[in-house]
Formats: sequence, structure tokens, C-alpha cells
Amino acid sequence: MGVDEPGLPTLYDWAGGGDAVRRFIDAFYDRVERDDLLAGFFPGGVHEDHRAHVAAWWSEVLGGPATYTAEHGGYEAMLAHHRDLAITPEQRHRFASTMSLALDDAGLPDDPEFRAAVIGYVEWGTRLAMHNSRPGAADVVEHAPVPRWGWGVAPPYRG
Ligand code: HEM
Repeated sequence: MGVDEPGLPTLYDWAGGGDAVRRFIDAFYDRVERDDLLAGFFPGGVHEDHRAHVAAWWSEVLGGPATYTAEHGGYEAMLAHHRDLAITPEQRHRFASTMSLALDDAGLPDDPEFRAAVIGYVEWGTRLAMHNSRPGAADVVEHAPVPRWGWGVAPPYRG
């Protein structure tokens, strides 16, 4: 991570900043609340605090302000929230595909490079969340920084 060439915009900037990230997260959880496989994780709906915290996580991952680390407990807090959820492969896949749909709902950039980078993180993050959510999981990374995701192999096309 942090592999991008100096001078490239962050994914956060390319997305449209914090307001765009929050639109994406709201669109995602609006779908989750209606989803037969996922709604059960959030009894009573997905509340404002959860939406705000997850948006802060995503902003930090995409290269924006490090608010989740500073104010919400960082990686360790995120990990604790997934322990023992027992996420199934079907639920993980639904979560990931719903994130892809939410990017469209929220009108985030749809260029191939941006979407490939974001969906790469979604695949990585959801597979880790599923792994770490197994009841009694022992082989869990207990401490880490909040990841900083980059463009990877396909930097933005700027003509
Ligand atoms: C890219 C993948 C993921 C990211 C970035 C992510 C991010 C987060 C973060 C940051 C929190 C903590 C919010 C807070 O501090 O209040 C959280 C909580 C939670 N996540 Fe995830 N998550 C991911 C995958 C998943 C998956 C695959 C599921 C289930 C299918 C899931 C279900 C939950 C639930 C139920 C909570 C709340 C738990 C509680 O309040 O005790 N997450 N997630």
C-alpha cells in the first residue's frame, strides 16, 4: 500500500471527497436494509453512527483524512466489530456485489481504473472480514494500521 507514484490524485480525491464517500456508504446501507441476506446483521436498521464511522473508515482507506484512526479506534476497533459475526461466503459475496451497485447509485466515477481499484479493496476487505469473523478464529492479525489503498497496476487515465 502507498504504492502510487508521487503526484497522482488519491482515490479519495478522484471519488469526489468526503461527501461522495458518504453518499456511497448511504446508498450501500440503504440497500443492505432491504437485503434478505444482510439486513439481519443490523437489527432495527443501519444507524447514523455506523454509517458515519464506516464512511470515516473508507475515507481514510482511500487516502483522505485519518479520522477513523484518530477518533474511532483504528484497525483494532474495526476488527472487534467483525469478531464472531460468522459471515458466510454467500453473505460476503452479496456484500461485495451490493457495494458495486452502490457506487453506481451514488454516482461515483465509473472509469475502469477507479472502479478496479475500489473493487480490489472490496474483495480484499470482505474476504478478511469473513476470515476474521469465524467464531474462535485464532489466526487473526490483531494489530495493523488502517490500510491506505492506491490505484495499483492501473493509474488514472488522463488523456
Ligand atoms: C470491505 C469490507 C468491510 C469494511 C471496510 C467494513 C468496515 C466496517 C467498520 C469500519 C465497522 C465498524 C464501524 C464502527 O466503528 O462503528 C464495521 C462494522 C460492522 N461490519 Fe463491516 N466492513 C466490511 C465487511 C463486512 C462484511 C462482509 C460484513 C457482513 C456481511 C460486515 C458486517 C459488519 C457489521 C454487522 C458491523 C457492526 C458490528 C457491531 O456493531 O457490533 N462488514 N464494518
